[in-house]
Amino acid sequence: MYEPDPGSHERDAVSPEAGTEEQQAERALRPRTLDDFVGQERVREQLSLVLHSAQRRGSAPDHVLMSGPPGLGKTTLAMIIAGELNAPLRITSGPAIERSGDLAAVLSTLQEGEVLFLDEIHRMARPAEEMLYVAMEDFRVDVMVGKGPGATAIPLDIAPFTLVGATTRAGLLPAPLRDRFGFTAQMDFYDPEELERILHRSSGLLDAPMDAEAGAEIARRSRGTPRIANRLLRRVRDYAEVRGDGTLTLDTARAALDLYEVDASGLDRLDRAILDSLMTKFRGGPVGLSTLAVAVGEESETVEAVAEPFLVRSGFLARTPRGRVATPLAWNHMGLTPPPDAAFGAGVEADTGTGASVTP
Ligand SMILES: Nc1ncnc2c1ncn2[C@@H]1O[C@H](COP(=O)(O)OP(=O)(O)OP(=O)(O)O)[C@@H](O)[C@H]1O
Ligand SMILES: [Mg+2]
Repeated sequence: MYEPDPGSHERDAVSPEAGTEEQQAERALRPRTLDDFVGQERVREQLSLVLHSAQRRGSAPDHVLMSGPPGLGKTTLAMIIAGELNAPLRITSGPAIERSGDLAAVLSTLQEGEVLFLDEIHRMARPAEEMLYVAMEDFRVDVMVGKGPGATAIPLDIAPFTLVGATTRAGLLPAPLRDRFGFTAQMDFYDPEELERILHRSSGLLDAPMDAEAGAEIARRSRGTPRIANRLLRRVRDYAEVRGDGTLTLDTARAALDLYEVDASGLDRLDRAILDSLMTKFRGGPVGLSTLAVAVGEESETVEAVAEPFLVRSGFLARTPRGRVATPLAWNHMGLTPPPDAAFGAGVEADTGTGASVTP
């Protein structure tokens, strides 16, 4: 039986975000070169061209924007870019830039050719955004001196640099900012075979021998996300060390992941509770979001923002104008038989991934 944990929507095992401790663990597993970076073939090839042609010309490459969901390798790629260029890397983030002065301080101290990584770029303060446009285009910042009507802008040249921006919400970037990036890398979820390769690489680095079946099993449960794959790998490794001989086998992988309630398709307790309610209490839907949320004892926002994106993306849940509907795949996955008149999401609206559309 699903019991919500009041006050905490932590979903340790399958959350795409990294906790503070996890960031430490991740550092050790980060690939350092483009060759070590698994998957995202198109992005890798395009990026490699951008970087190496700039190197040939002896100039700083175009600014690069990386967009995509959490845990897919944006920070990793930013570091690889600096590494491939053999350039120093400066790291800051949108929330750290509250005033344009914060940005001016960073920009005016960049060295020639330096890579500036601006994480969560969509969260930067508006006035700083405008300063950034000019810096990106003309390698110049206008420093404001004085206040009010007497204020003057003093132009200051800065060293040519390469901006690498990362965002999980490209849609929130103002068009003039987006347009100033010469190259946008759109990161996609990984397929299980790519995740397996990542897992084998990580198991080597962690000195935790893993057989092929275990790798495939962990990959299947990782929701297309390298961060989740590496996290599940560490959980299975812990299990294998304490309950086994340290080798990661299919059995240890299954036992460990069952213990952490990550099922064969990567669904966790909340995901399963939602599907279960939808099927057993509402005949598979359609049912409104808020009704469904009450049925599982969670806030609507949690259901919508935390659980639904993956359920929809993997085809377990459909969002229709009349409410949420369990798909045949979901009935099958939960081992339940749909009633003969089940709706099955007829007239399903295509999910645009914006999460903004239907919330009856
Ligand atoms: N293509 C890849 N090959 C190997 N490992 C990867 C790859 N992509 C990501 N990883 C691993 O996944 C973890 C998370 O990646 P990263 O921190 O780069 O994600 P992110 O996109 O920046 O996430 P966020 O949006 O939360 O900042 C890292 O530890 C990294 O080692
Ligand atoms: Mg990151």
